[in-house]
Amino acid sequence: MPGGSDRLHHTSGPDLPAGKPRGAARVGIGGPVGSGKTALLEQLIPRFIARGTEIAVITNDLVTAEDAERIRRSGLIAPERVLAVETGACPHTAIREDPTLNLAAADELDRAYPHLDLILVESGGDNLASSFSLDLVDYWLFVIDVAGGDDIPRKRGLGVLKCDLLVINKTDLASHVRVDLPRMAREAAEVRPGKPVLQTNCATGEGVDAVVARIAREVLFDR
Ligand SMILES: Nc1nc2c(ncn2[C@@H]2O[C@H](COP(=O)(O)OP(=O)(O)OP(=O)(O)O)[C@@H](O)[C@H]2O)c(=O)[nH]1
Repeated sequence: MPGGSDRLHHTSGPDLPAGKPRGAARVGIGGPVGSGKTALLEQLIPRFIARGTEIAVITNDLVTAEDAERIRRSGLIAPERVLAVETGACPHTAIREDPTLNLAAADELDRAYPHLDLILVESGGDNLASSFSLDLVDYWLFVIDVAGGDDIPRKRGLGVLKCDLLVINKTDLASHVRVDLPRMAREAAEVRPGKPVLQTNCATGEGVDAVVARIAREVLFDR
């Protein structure tokens, strides 16, 4: 699988149930500022809960817990299942070079919820070169949006090239910002041969079921 089942590692705390020694799968959601990472989370959470997936969330913000507070207030998930990591000036450091704080938060969730299936880790908004450490996540999504311009795939940022699943969000805005969406999707597929590209409108939830299906198949093995 693209994310690599060999990446499913994690803690083996004494309180984790038998048959599930390695804790929840960890999935990263990264992407540029404002591309819709939190909006995607808000669409993913109820879908995973509806399919019986035990989930928790970690958000990364610069100096506040704004995204965590937004998710907690949303009523979509029990607030205590949402942990915030404050990353300071460098959002990518906390998900790539030194993911210590995120690893500690994920381990804390694994210990608090021994039956957890999935931890979604939202990165702080960053640039096109941001990526996740595979010490932190098993699989990661990179969210770009049409309002950022249809040349984004052609810029070949590391996030676009290397992520397990590329999501092109805000498809509803394509005509408003004069973006040729089919061409953008085609160019995205060309720069990441063999790896998936999905389109979403996180304002309405259109396309999000396919993201859930992909994560369920590649990461949860449909559990
Ligand atoms: N029209 C439209 N608006 C969207 C869509 N997805 C998100 N938005 C809006 O885009 C803005 C940014 O969305 P967020 O979910 O906060 O983006 P983010 O990537 O989490 O932002 P940062 O955490 O600041 O990097 C918000 O005003 C959302 O309502 C979409 O698919 N269509």
